Amino acid sequence: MKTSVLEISNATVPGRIAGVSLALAPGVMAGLVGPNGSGKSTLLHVAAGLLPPEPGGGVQWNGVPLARIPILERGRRATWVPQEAHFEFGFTVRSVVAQGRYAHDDDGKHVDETLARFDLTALAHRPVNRLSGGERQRVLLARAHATAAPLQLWDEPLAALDPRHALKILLLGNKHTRAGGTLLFSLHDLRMAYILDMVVVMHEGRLRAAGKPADVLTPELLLDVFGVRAEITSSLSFALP
Ligand SMILES: Nc1ncnc2c1ncn2[C@@H]1O[C@H](COP(=O)(O)OP(=O)(O)OP(=O)(O)O)[C@@H](O)[C@H]1O
Repeated sequence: MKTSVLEISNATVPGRIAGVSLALAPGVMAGLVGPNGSGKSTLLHVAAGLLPPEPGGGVQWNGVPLARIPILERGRRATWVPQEAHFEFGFTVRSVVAQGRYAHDDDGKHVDETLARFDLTALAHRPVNRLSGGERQRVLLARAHATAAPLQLWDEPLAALDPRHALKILLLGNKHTRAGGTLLFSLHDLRMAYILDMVVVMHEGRLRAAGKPADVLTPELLLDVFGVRAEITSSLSFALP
């Protein structure tokens, strides 16, 4: 059996999440869903090593406890994208994306290619605090992409994006995981969650279910967790031209 890229065991952060255990294998694109306040952001913080769980719980990356992984090595293995793309300072778009290479001796690799991939080349010299919300979100995702870290943890990456950019980000996530990387990202669009390899459902700070979307997102669970009645209908679908 393959070692989990990410293994969270019995993680508790008082008042936020309780006794959460989760394992993600290499090559998996997983969606983290749950109502507002159910603990998705908290779980992503814990997974990224930004918030320690209470004693008795732990996080491992590739079978190694986080406490034993030096900080720069952490930066090479995993990256986290915050929910809110807010910048205090007016660094240029290019310099923020280049920060993604910090744990690689600031080697500048992938930066121009990443700017192009995220449609940011024309904005490369613009201060990040003078961008639209969706543009700022793309800058943070581009910085995460530039790290080339195998474990990508994104908090609501699609929330501010237009349909074309949202689709591009999903396709990049798919490419990353097909190449053996792992992606865990939170989202509110349950229809989108159906196309992923795995879905993880949080409810009131606890992990309610994890597995294949069709097995997990049953009408009973959707009613119980989200308070919505689900119905399968035909709907609009998009593809890049
Ligand atoms: N910094 C904090 N300090 C204390 N409690 C917090 C903090 N941030 C969030 N919480 C609480 O922890 C719980 C989980 O919040 P979290 O942000 O993880 O939820 P979420 O599922 O990401 O929500 P949303 O969908 O609204 O982004 C909520 O009850 C929230 O009020």
